[in-house]
Amino acid sequence: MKFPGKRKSKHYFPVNARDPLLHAQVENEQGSSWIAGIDQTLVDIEAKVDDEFVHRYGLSAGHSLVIEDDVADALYQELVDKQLITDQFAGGTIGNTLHNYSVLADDRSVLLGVMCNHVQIGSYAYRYLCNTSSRTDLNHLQGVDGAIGRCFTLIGDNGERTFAISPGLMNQLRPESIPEAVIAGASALVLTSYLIRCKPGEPMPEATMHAIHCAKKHNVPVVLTLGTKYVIADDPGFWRAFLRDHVSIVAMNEDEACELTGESDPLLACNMALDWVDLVLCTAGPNGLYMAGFTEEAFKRKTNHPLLPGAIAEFNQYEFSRAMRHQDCEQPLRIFSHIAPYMGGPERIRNTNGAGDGALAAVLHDITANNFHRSNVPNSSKHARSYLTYSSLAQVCKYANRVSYQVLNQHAPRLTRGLPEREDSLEEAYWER
Ligand SMILES: Nc1ncnc2c1ncn2[C@@H]1O[C@H](COP(=O)(O)OP(=O)(O)OP(=O)(O)O)[C@@H](O)[C@H]1O
Ligand SMILES: O=c1[nH]cnc2c1ncn2[C@@H]1O[C@H](CO)[C@@H](O)[C@H]1O
Repeated sequence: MKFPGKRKSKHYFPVNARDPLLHAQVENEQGSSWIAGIDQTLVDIEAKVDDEFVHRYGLSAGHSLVIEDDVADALYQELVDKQLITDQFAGGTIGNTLHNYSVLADDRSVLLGVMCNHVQIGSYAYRYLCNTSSRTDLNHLQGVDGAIGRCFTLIGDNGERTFAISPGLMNQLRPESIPEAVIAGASALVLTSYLIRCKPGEPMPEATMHAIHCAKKHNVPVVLTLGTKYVIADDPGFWRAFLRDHVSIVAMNEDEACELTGESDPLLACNMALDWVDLVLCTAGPNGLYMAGFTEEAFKRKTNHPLLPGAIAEFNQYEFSRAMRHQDCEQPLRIFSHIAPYMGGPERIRNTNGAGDGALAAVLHDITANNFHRSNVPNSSKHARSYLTYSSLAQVCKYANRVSYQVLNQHAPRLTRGLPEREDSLEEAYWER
């Protein structure tokens, strides 16, 4: 495990207390921390198109819609004929998140989903496997006799992206292919609202619910990322109840947050989401990102950043506190934080595909680092209470924001490498430039 954020290694492990038992434990604990996730295995086929193209295929801008095979074939053929395809890479919102987590943490994530039993060199399944971090454990994928999904990622003139999903067999994941032990030992189970969007009879929703059942049984936080605003707009009431009943951490952008809560102000939307979940990540494009969570009233920590105005006055007052699950607080206090885009954002943004997934990967890294540290240094004062994050809310925001920048800067949702080494101290990059 590589640690997140600004701290040097001495902050993670005591450097003076040379307890041999402790050191033995550190070595044995290799591979003891991971995150698990379920995704619809699919490859992104990215192309630049105009609005007319989007309409002609019955798509709607900004949406992620499932299309029939004949439509997919015609669409693909037109992209090929007109040489509109700019990139093809492994995708899927959870696949991206797990890959990015593994790259950042240099540690294990476990992907659950389907994969072709017979993979031909050069096929989409082959590309998927080749473009996934070697730290992402693919040993628990369920074999299928047929194709994985394709996600036509159509980038319009204004940079807006529209997804057309040709599902193949991506929704054929069965409940019995969910290994309970993998979820029981995970620091988090990561899911997307897309998993519930299936044709009647497809087993994916049932597999997802089974995984949630396992996570709850073992007190593993369930993380849900909200797909697109249209998925939520279809039935906001369903998603609110889903969050309340099953989810501990929600990740969304401000549009999804608005559909979910009816609040267009991300801060108020975050605050409402805290009625249902323990921790909220809300990205807001050029306005940066917000996080909201709970901490123990008696152990709140005041920020030394300027206090921010907003719909909740001085909302960032306690952003130096570490987040806790609501159930673990005796007297829960709501805490909020906001950060503007790192360095004002990259000079040129081709599209923002995957920037939010990147931010979530950073949050997961911080949470898993906390578990890793707890299992290695259980007596540390850092674990006097059951914290969810290793770092303060403000620090997690900083890290998430930095990772989004990296994704935007490389114009692809999957990180090709971790953050630059000289930024191991994230602080330096912030203050010295
Ligand atoms: N135009 C921009 N300028 C500067 N930073 C940006 C811009 N757009 C996005 N970002 C950065 O990327 C982060 C995530 O962006 P955004 O809210 O667009 O994610 P998203 O819509 O969830 O993306 P996806 O669903 O594709 O993963 C923001 O919090 C911000 O840090
Ligand atoms: O229906 C879907 N299921 C799973 N992932 C999807 C779906 N639609 C789009 N994406 C994925 O979202 C990522 C950007 O956040 C893209 O890489 C795309 O593959």
